[in-house]
Amino acid sequence: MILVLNVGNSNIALGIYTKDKLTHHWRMETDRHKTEDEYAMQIKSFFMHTGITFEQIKGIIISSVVPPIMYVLEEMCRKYFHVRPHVVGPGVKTGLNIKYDNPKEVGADRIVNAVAALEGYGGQPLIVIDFGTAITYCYINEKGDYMGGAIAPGIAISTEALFSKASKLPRIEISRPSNIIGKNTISAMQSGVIYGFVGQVEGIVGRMKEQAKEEPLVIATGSLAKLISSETTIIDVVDPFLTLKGLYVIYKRNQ
Ligand SMILES: Nc1ncnc2c1ncn2[C@@H]1O[C@H](COP(=O)(O)OP(=O)(O)O)[C@@H](O)[C@H]1O
Ligand SMILES: CC(C)(COP(=O)(O)O)[C@@H](O)C(=O)NCCC(=O)O
Ligand SMILES: [K+]
Repeated sequence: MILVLNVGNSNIALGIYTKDKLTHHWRMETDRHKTEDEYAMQIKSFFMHTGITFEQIKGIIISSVVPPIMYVLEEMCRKYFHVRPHVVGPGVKTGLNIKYDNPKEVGADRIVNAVAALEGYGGQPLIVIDFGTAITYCYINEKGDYMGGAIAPGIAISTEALFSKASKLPRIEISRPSNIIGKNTISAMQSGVIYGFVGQVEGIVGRMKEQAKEEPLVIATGSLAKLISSETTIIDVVDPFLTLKGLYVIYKRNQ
């Protein structure tokens, strides 16, 4: 069994691959103050729930956009799994040709998503959208080059900013309102948030298509991908496990 972990700014997604199949997956909060022991016990409780033991894990791969917690996670791998993890970054083969001014600057999650998208949907231009703490858009051309993209504030942090900066606005559930023309504060905010981000996706993807003069396949991932894609036809595929899939592809390339 191979353990794959993607450390996002809000959550850590983890999964187990058994014989090339994602057999288990969980999410836990990214806590910059947790110790290696605390992370190990959290993972142990997920494992116990499904009857898996640490000894069954033969390899680990991690991608992270939160450098301060990497020491703790690597320490956890050594102490509890007796495994030296692969960490997506310099020295790890991804097979991706990155056309960024400084390739080292691209977030590891974006690289992993691009690898998974190429593996699953390659041979055509692709746009990958990840709805996480931030919303990332990545353009991959037909040859499989990573061309760059866009980074926007995420849905949850934007909504949180609205609530915290406007005295009369409440904290709301991020869900689709019954009407675009809201008749009360909550549905008006939901309308602004949901259709605002739907408009962003259509605007950014539309402009990328225009500039590239191509019709790429648009793949979305991240916790709020389904909600946004249900409101627009511009997203072709929702793949909730894109990042975990990409991690496993990279793990295999580094065997
Ligand atoms: N179903 C949901 N409804 C509302 N907010 C959500 C939902 N799922 C996740 N979030 C929030 O969306 C944000 C991004 O989460 P996540 O996709 O895990 O991002 P990251 O990969 O950056 O850690 C977080 O603030 C999280 O609390
Ligand atoms: C853009 C991000 C903050 C997204 O992170 P996430 O929403 O998954 O927590 C992350 O990919 C990152 O820190 N990237 C580095 C800058 C770049 O990709 O250009
Ligand atoms: K992410």
